[in-house]
Amino acid sequence: MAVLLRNPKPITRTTTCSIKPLSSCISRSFSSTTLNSETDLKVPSFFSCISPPLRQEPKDRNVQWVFLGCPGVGKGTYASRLSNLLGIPHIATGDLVREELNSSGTLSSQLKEIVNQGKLVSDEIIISLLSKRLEAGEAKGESGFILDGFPRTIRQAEILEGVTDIDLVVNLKLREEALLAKCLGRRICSQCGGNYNIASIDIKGENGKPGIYMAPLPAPPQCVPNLIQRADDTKEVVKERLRIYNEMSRPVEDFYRNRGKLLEFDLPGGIPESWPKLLEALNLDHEDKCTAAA
Ligand SMILES: Nc1ncnc2c1ncn2[C@@H]1O[C@H](COP(=O)(O)OP(=O)(O)O)[C@@H](O)[C@H]1O
Repeated sequence: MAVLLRNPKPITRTTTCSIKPLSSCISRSFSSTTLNSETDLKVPSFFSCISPPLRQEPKDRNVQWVFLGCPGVGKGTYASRLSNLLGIPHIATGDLVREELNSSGTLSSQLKEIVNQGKLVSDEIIISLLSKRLEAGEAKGESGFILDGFPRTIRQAEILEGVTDIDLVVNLKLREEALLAKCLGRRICSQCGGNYNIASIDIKGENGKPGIYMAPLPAPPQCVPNLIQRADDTKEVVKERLRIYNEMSRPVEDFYRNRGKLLEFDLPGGIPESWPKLLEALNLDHEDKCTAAA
């Protein structure tokens, strides 16, 4: 499987280069005076200014991309496909939150309550979880990432912008009617973590808007007995997550639009139609473009 990056700017790197201690940069940029006393989290207090050498030049590191989009739009699906294609980690803050929530850590019950109400976890907690993940990646030699679900507030975006020069922000878009159905149809294999969807979406075009068809994404037979639904994928909670996205995360789109980093991508349908078009929009040439979409 070969991937060719055609566009020299902003998508230029495929090789792993030297390590940038981004995790510590993020923690450093986080003033201890902002700590939420309700949490028992200790965000590192070494928040001196980020020293310029830590801002590695894009040419010396792997790509650093962000995926934005409403719940259910498919950020995880496409970010994870690109991560496999480009050989860079896909870091989903939702996954980090769920890992913590399922652990026996002190934050677990607090996180469960917040997530199951469809609310956002505090910036402090998210930054701390993300910093830990980046730190672990740096120790393994990672220098790039595709972030999914972060940043979700202007403050998170400012912190990230303060410590690294994000190359590209992909804003995935899908008609609102499809989002709820996609969340409600989502199924996860509790054994392998695979994501599937039982929803069959067929929305007719109207008022100049094109129709959209998205076939179900069935689980393979070995996963069927292990399929589970996320506790926050209920109708009520998804509606709240969509409301919060519009209130808190929509402004993040403008934040990146104003900086010329936003690539808007309207999903034309399911994975078979969308994946090759996304690769095209990203100026990525992939010889298995068609088969990869299956
Ligand atoms: N960057 C973030 N800031 C605050 N909370 C977050 C963030 N990322 C994830 N979460 C929490 O984890 C939950 C699940 O996130 P995610 O899997 O990305 O869901 P979604 O399908 O809504 O995009 C969110 O509803 C929120 O409670």
